[in-house]
Amino acid sequence: MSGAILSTHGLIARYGDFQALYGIDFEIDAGEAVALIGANGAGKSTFLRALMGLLPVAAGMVRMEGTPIGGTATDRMVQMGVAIVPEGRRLFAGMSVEDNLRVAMDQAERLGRKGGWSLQRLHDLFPILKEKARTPVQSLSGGQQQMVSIGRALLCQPKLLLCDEISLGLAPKVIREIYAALPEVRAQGTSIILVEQDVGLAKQASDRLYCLLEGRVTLTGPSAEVTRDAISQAYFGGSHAVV
Ligand SMILES: Nc1ncnc2c1ncn2[C@@H]1O[C@H](COP(=O)(O)OP(=O)(O)OP(=O)(O)O)[C@@H](O)[C@H]1O
Repeated sequence: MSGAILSTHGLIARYGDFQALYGIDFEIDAGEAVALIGANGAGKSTFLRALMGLLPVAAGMVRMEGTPIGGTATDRMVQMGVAIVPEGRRLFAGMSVEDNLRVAMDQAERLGRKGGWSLQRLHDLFPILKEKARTPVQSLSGGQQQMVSIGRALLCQPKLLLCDEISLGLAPKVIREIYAALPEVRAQGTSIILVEQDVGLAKQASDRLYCLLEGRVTLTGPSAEVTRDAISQAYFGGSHAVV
């Protein structure tokens, strides 16, 4: 019996006739950070969408603490403790930072989710969110918007946080600031699945990684142990270098 907080078993996902995932076996334990790497179009976002109930998936293909939950509606996934920081952030434009965060707090309350994250706690993690509390989110920098997006997910009090390319398009200094917050999230006992294009960052921030290529897992192992060569092979299915 696996002690995984979440696992997938031969997970298949399709967009109409197009098959994007071909039987993904995956697991993540409580408090673990697992990175998902792979080239554009490998299926990383699709994998997160399938977990989040945004694509039709057979129940037994996804298990949460052993219970089949594949295809469960997104709201119910949030209720069970899974939250996503989506690619492109998808904040509520026209609303302030604090109002964006309050939407998540209201959602958590409505769904009966309790946990250690509060506005105060979030302000300790990302002080700029306090300074900019009244600012409309569209006036923030990309990095600040990403902090709001992460904050919104954390205020859903997740046991498992799904992060879809949270470094995309951000300056190195801002990326460091955002990634520096992840150990604090894990210290709460929250597991993290990290979809990340930057292989170095993915390795640093995770305990284990999976590499996807054209909808299949081509490599998995402890992040500190997988070599650049192995990643290169898995990433491209050939002998390209990863820089
Ligand atoms: N809504 C959609 N309809 C049809 N095909 C899609 C859709 N979204 C993604 N795909 C296809 O599914 C495959 C996997 O895409 P996905 O977005 O999961 O890849 P990814 O690894 O997250 O890459 P990226 O870094 O570009 O987001 C690709 O071939 C993509 O073209």
